[in-house]
Amino acid sequence: MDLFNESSRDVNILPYDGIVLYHGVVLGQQKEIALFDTLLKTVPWKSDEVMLFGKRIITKRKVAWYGDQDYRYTYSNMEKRAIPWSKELLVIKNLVEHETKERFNSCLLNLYHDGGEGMGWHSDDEKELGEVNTIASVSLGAARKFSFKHKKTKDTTSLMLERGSLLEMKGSTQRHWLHALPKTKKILNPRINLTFRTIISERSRTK
Ligand SMILES: O=C(O)CCC(=O)C(=O)O
Ligand SMILES: [Fe+2]
Repeated sequence: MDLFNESSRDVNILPYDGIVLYHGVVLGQQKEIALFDTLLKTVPWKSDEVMLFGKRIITKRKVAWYGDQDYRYTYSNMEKRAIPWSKELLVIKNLVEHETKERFNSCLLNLYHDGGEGMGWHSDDEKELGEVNTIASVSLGAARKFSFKHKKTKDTTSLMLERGSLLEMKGSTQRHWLHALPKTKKILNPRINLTFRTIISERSRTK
């Protein structure tokens, strides 16, 4: 029995005020390569539109948003609509739900063409998600560094998101911590990230 691997698997990488579990690589190499190629070719990738200091910015990073229903979702002050799950996404969703023992009804996909594209500090605490939520993040393609920064203490912690890996952010993580995918000149290959989320329905929304 490999005690180190067993015990290091579900360790919370945040020191306080939230739970972030790195499940490591959950997709075999062949599967990961096949899924990356298929998603790159078949997802209707579109540039993201974000509001930054009151200005509308069109990103080089591409996005797509999938879900159970025709969900509307506000992200960075822009309304998005979900498209129905594809076969490949349902395969990944089932795996993620099995690993995390959670259920998800939507997924935001991000395509970073190289290390020159990233995502700035933010937390995923929009009212459609709730402040206390679980987000499961699957990484395909190039391995990239991922960082957390506490909103008050400014403590930071980082880890590498390997190809085929799964990261779970849960509890009060989004309330207390920001996260970011820093840009880097060292990475020349593309990466696809999938964040599985649970959108709270209009009726069960509390605020
Ligand atoms: O690309 C990543 O690893 C993270 C993406 C992210 O934080 C988001 O979509 O909210
Ligand atoms: Fe995020």
